[in-house]
Amino acid sequence: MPKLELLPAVDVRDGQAVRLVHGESGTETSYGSPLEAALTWQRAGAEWLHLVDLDAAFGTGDNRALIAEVAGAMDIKVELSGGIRDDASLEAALATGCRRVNLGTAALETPEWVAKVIAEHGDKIAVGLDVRGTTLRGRGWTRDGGDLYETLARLDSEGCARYVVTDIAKDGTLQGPNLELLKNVCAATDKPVVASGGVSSLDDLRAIASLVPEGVEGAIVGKALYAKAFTLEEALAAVSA
Ligand SMILES: O=C(O)c1ccccc1N[C@@H]1O[C@H](COP(=O)(O)O)[C@@H](O)[C@H]1O
Repeated sequence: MPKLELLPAVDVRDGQAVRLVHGESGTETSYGSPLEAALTWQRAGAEWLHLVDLDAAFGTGDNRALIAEVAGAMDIKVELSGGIRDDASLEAALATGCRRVNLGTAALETPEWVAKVIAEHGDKIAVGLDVRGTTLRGRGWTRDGGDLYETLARLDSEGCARYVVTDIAKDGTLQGPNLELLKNVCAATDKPVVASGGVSSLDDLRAIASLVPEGVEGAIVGKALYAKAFTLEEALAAVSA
């Protein structure tokens, strides 16, 4: 059975690595240099980095130069998110050398453009399905953007390669992942799913890993690593056992 991929997260706000609670602006805890954080995860054995420009996602500016510096310094694969909503931002994101990008708001607000870039870039494009209940949220998770399963069916029909599923109610809370949501999304699509939100323990990671046969490919880990609930080395060992 393939092992669960782990994607340690570096979310950047105002030049700092931060974690938010429920993705709400103003709840930031700062963890210093994004480059140092990313290098720490790389040294610990990560194969992927989940790198987010939160200012671009919230519409409060961007950290584009810093994000490019961090992505360029990585020897590992980078998944880049936040504010990728048009040709210029997509071009800038892909120019960092990242392995793939996540589109959030664009998938809700400019579906024709997203269908076009899926057709052009294939599995370099993933869609972030950020949900409260089964309602998608965009623009820094501040606006409703339609029904999860209707959007998923549309994106599947357009050939979207992969989904990053975040339960906003869990994100940054250390309350455990929403396994029901992950199972339901896996049942609704044949495409791989990356789980995001709520991981608090090695047991949570093992529970997500038990869903690999159903279609879960990876898990994003943020707060638990920064809060030192476990080390990345322990996490990688837990999901490869
Ligand atoms: O990761 C977060 O904590 C987060 C919080 C609030 C908004 C977005 C967040 N992250 C990721 O950003 C992209 C969405 O950006 P956009 O809508 O395409 O500009 C998505 O991957 C979110 O998971």
